[in-house]
Amino acid sequence: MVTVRAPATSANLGSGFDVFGAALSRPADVVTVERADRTTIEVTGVGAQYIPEDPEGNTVGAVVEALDAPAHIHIDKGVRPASGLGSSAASAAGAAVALNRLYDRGYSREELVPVAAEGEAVVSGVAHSDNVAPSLLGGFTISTTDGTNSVDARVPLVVCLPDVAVSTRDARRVVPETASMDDLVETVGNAATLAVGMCRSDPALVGAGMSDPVVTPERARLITGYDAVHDAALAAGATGVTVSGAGPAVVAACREGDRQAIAAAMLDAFADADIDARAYQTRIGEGATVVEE
Ligand SMILES: Nc1ncnc2c1ncn2[C@@H]1O[C@H](COP(=O)(O)OP(=O)(O)OP(=O)(O)O)[C@@H](O)[C@H]1O
Ligand SMILES: N[C@@H](CCO)C(=O)O
Repeated sequence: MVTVRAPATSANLGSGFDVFGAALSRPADVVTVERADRTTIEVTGVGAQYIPEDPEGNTVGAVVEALDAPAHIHIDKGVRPASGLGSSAASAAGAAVALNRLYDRGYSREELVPVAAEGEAVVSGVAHSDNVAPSLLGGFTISTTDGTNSVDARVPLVVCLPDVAVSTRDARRVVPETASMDDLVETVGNAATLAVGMCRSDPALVGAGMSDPVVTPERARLITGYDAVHDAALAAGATGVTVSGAGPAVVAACREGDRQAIAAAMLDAFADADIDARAYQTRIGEGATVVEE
């Protein structure tokens, strides 16, 4: 038996659509695997009732296939599905690490990125790696078709999750198919600023680089109260605010001592829009860890 804790993640970070990702120190899924002749999946925890236990519909089923590693799999969800916090990816990353260990397959964490990404194709139609990469490797990650680079960044974050669901599949439908040259130049500048900020663990640069004129404005429309939450977080000291992944979670970069005030301000702004929400005072953290074997 192997048990792995796999962290939630925040993809895109505004300017890095389908490329940037960050592992969050909390929340996390816990995945336990035991050898079996036939794969069975049991899901408990946050939002378990919305997650298929049929291997064909669960992200971990694709990982089992890719590693040829049948198992009894128990997923204890700490990351709510359809949250924008890489819920589907956390399970896939946890299963990839656990099954790789259980069957002694010998893959490196980098080699497990495309394996776990197969799970993302099951739920969103695209095998994007920007959630599975940070959940596997930890830190800040830059994923392209050539592979993933990671930086062990230390940046405090607040993530505010409203009590509504947005599926990645639906949120991908509103992504514009084209962008102007002005928007491209602005996005490249912001993405470069953010990447430098991560290398220096500098919350001011990370926040400044989160702005994105192309995808985020369209995604923000799907989140009731987004503009007020964004402005409230900045007023409370956030250095930058954007949609986390495909939403509806909203992520703010900040300095260590400002997290509590920012979390309270974001919750108040959602409450003013009649939306219940919960806030995580978190930080960029480590990747999936084996907790028992
Ligand atoms: N192990 C799993 N954990 C969570 N969701 C799963 C899992 N397997 C399948 N799903 C399905 O995936 C969908 C949630 O994934 P989706 O990509 O929409 O949200 P997310 O992972 O929270 O968001 P994001 O990728 O934007 O961070 C739900 O329909 C859920 O039923
Ligand atoms: N890059 C993906 C991440 C989904 O979490 C998207 O924004 O659609």
